[in-house]
Amino acid sequence: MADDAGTQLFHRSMPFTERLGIEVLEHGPELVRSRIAWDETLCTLGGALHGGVLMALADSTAAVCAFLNLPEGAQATTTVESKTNFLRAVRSGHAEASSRPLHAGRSFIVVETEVRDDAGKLVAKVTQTQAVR
Ligand SMILES: CC(C)(COP(=O)(O)OP(=O)(O)OC[C@H]1O[C@@H](n2cnc3c(N)ncnc32)[C@H](O)[C@@H]1OP(=O)(O)O)[C@@H](O)C(=O)NCCC(=O)NCCSC(=O)Cc1ccccc1
Repeated sequence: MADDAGTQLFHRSMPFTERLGIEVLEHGPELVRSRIAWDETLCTLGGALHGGVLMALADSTAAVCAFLNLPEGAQATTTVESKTNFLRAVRSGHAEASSRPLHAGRSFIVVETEVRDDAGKLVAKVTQTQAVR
């Protein structure tokens, strides 16, 4: 089910996500879920969703997760490190990202994101570090 408030939050704070057609399914400090529909204009040669699209999906979802875990007095985060394993190609349907906080500190927030296909198979695993600002 769509989370309209979450989708508006994504599109307002990260206009790139509206351009890509990212839709939010759920947002809260413990879990943020979003997805993107496969589209041939988002693919690399051979019809697989481009790795950069999967990274953008994961980064945006993790950014909101980090934002919802900001310590008192902080206003924003910015990604300073991101590691991705691409484990399976997405050639139809959707890619769905689930972001969870691994560590929420005063200086850094680390978020882990799993990207899965419509069959629930793991497509990518992303771990990123966000600096608290
Ligand atoms: C194929 C492989 C690389 C290796 O597979 P393994 O690790 O050895 O795992 P496993 O053997 O378990 O097979 C798993 C599934 O894969 C399938 N399969 C296996 N071998 C082949 C084969 N030779 N040919 C075809 N398919 C093959 C196999 O049928 C199986 O599916 P099934 O269970 O039968 O339904 C896999 O990890 C993969 O597709 N990763 C995603 C890559 C991707 O989409 N990257 C993004 C786009 S690139 C980009 O945009 C650049 C960029 C990046 C970043 C930023 C900017 C630009």
